[in-house]
Amino acid sequence: MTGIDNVSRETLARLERYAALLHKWNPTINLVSRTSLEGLWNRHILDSVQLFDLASHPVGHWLDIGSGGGFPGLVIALMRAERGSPERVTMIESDQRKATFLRTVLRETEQEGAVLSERIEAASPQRANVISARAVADLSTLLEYAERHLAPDGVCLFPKGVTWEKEVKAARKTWSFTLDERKSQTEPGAVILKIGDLSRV
Ligand SMILES: C[S@@+](CC[C@H](N)C(=O)[O-])C[C@H]1O[C@@H](n2cnc3c(N)ncnc32)[C@H](O)[C@@H]1O
Repeated sequence: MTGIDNVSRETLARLERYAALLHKWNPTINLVSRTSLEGLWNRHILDSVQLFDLASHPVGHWLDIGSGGGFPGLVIALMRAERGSPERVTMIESDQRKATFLRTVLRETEQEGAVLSERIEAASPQRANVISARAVADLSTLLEYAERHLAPDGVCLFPKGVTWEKEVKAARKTWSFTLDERKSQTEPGAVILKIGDLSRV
């Protein structure tokens, strides 16, 4: 049982292919921790699907920073064909081996997406309508990253754990933004921060 009931059979088949490749590659490049691999569908895949559902579709360009083994960027790219949105997905992942894994899954599932294997600080401006980043950095750092890559009306979707209020308070010292926090469906106490109208204080 995957616990995911709001996607088509085709999307589910792609996600299952992705899960199989993750199991195959994980012992070599450690894409996710061995313990969390046991809860792959709920802990990682469903967690990424809920981000997809929180965006206001149709989305033009979706940028995922620090995609690692593909959460949430690759899940977004695999859901794209079914929903017709986002128009395009870019994943930025500085680890070359992980970037190769992301490209391999896109190829094997015959899906489109760009994978940039460089640091976000070095990437050319992406003009993204949605920026996501999961388990990459604290909120203030993520906003620094986002500033250069967000389209004027763009929003950020950042999953955060129980310390999210502290991170928001710290970020408000430098940044002005609108905030809509949604309870995570997969982790008690965790939230997804939807951030818009980003500017410096
Ligand atoms: C803890 S992992 C999380 C991966 C994935 N987002 C997830 O939730 O499973 C953080 C990933 O971000 C990448 N990363 C960290 N800082 C980065 C940066 N400045 N630019 C690009 N990638 C970065 C790391 O290589 C690593 O794969």
